[in-house]
Amino acid sequence: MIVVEGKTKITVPDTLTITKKDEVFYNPKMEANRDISVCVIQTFLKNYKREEFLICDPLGGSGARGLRYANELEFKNGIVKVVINDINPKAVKLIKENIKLNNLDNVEVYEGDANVILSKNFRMFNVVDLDPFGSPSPYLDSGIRATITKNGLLCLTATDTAVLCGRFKKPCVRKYNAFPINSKDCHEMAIRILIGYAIRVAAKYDIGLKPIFSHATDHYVRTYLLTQRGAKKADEALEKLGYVKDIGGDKVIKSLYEGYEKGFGGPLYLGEIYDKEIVNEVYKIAVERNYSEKAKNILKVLCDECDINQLGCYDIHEICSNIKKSAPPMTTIIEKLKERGFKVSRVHYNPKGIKSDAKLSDIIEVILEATD
Ligand SMILES: C[S@@+](CC[C@H](N)C(=O)[O-])C[C@H]1O[C@@H](n2cnc3c(N)ncnc32)[C@H](O)[C@@H]1O
Repeated sequence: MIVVEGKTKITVPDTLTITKKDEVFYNPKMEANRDISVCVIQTFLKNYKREEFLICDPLGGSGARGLRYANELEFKNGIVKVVINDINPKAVKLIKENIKLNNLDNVEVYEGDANVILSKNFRMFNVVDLDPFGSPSPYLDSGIRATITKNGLLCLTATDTAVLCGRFKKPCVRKYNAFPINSKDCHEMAIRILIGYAIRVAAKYDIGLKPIFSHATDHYVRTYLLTQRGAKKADEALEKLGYVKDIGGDKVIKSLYEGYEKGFGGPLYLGEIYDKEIVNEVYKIAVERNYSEKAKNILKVLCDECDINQLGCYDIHEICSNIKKSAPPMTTIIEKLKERGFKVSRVHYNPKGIKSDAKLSDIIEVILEATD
């Protein structure tokens, strides 16, 4: 069967279970993820001066992601070239068919292990996009080595959110060398654990990583990390790591260099996980291209959310349950906080969550007033 995403046609297997058992993997629910990916990478091409912009999609599946990059990225001053790879021969066959279906001449296809193709291409790609089953950790070292060291982009998807969100502790230590946090905003903490781990892996190569865009949607988290060359940049990135303890929605923070203390989660990234300008531009591109409603909805909330630099969010239902009050409408809480001069936004990953520069005590005051 043929599906259409953005401007790209993709032949996918007629029957899909969305598990590893499928002949070739394609998940229609990830369309919004791919829409956003095209828009984030598009922001890089506006001021890019060289003639060739190289992208590697080493875990390609049906090729949906890489093909969309090859077909939909607009680059007036040069060409975008995409390398797509998969270990599954049936996937490689389908990717080749999909290249023909879209009349593309800017895609190369390979069959083999992702780590092999990445390792063979040292500092080659402007963008490396790791979109595996589960955790990207097994491909991180080679992914970082295959990315250019200055203003390269490492895109990471992790679908092992149960691990990152604290349902299972041991695999989180194994895959990310970090303790998870099982809080109401664990999806943001999951993004931060993933970024924190990537920063530690990159640091040994004297590369700093700076998050420019992140989101947690459905069963996955996704982040985009800019490469910055040099030991100083790597040190600066490490300085933004630390440990966090959640106490009923409030956060206690310790720096990486203070060391671990029992009951804390981490190491994880404590800095901003978005670049505001890029988030706004990504939204603009998604609207211009009329990409999926789901992508536009995520991006719309993110535009507000990234204006507030709060670690995690306040879960209004959790706070109400702690103070034994029934939860007032979210709109009432938001209005009342704004009336008091606080910044406030909904969060894209939790319908009961808000981000604000208000303290927990201010939020409680507003809830009490609204429930009087
Ligand atoms: C989640 S799917 C990729 C989905 C795809 N990026 C998309 O957006 O539709 C993961 C893919 O990785 C492939 N894969 C698994 N292990 C691999 C390895 N070691 N090297 C290369 N490909 C691998 C699988 O065959 C599968 O097609």
